[in-house]
Amino acid sequence: MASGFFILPQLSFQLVQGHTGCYRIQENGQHADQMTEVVLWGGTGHSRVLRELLSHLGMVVPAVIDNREIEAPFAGVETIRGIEGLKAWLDRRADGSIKPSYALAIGGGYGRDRLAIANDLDDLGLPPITLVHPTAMVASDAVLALGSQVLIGATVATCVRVGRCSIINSRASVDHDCVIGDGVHIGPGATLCGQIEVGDGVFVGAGATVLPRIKIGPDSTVGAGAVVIKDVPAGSTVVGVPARLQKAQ
Ligand SMILES: CC(=O)SCCNC(=O)CCNC(=O)[C@H](O)C(C)(C)COP(=O)(O)OP(=O)(O)OC[C@H]1O[C@@H](n2cnc3c(N)ncnc32)[C@H](O)[C@@H]1OP(=O)(O)O
Repeated sequence: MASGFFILPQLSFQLVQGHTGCYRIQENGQHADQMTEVVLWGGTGHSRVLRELLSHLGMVVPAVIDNREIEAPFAGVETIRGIEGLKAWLDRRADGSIKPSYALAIGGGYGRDRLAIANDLDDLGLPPITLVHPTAMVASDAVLALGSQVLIGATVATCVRVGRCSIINSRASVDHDCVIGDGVHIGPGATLCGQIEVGDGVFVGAGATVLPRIKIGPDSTVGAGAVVIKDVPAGSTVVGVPARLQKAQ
């Protein structure tokens, strides 16, 4: 293992800014015992990933919320329709003073949706949870903003900043000094070399590689398997090796 990295023990993601030897979570981290219940927004594939992670961390999912009519994803877990359904469910809870935390189970290129829903849930007073899988490696000086997720086997290197509600998916690697915006999704197995800037709402597809110092403009998409060798304009889609514009803004 490279020096300066460590495998995170369970629950270490709760450690707050400035704690020696631990990566930092922006703003105020919540303490584990305040966060044993986590509602999931989104009831498809990503919710199964997060529920497995949360159960691994000793946390329970009392409810799954989705804007669409969906089949209940988990036996014994309440399925709720939309923000109004969530408000009614919160009102019905026996102890309304204790709010569950939330995690956003929305993957793909829907980063702007994640941010909009996060704003709604923040307004309801639900705290976002920042999740790091115990097998992920996060440098001691990396900063993870609230509601971000670093999933199984992913690496976040020194001096990286990961924005709010961004996902570093399974086995993705984000190398030194990268700045990842809000509502970003770095797909499974993608490799970001050093000093890359990724704008808000970007989706980097599975297995893509981005060369050092590239800037990826906001709301753009990098196709699965692409090798990005020059800057990507905002709102565009690039695919292939080397990556070329598939869709301009
Ligand atoms: C755990 C998880 O699953 S997380 C989710 C991970 N998901 C991903 O990584 C998916 C990433 N998405 C992609 O790569 C998509 O193909 C996109 C976003 C780049 C393009 O999607 P769409 O706009 O729907 O493109 P569409 O499928 O219509 O293809 C349009 C053209 O681009 C080509 N194309 C699409 N994707 C790629 C790609 N990744 N690399 C090279 N060419 C591609 C198609 O072959 C097609 O070419 P043609 O016009 O010559 O036939």
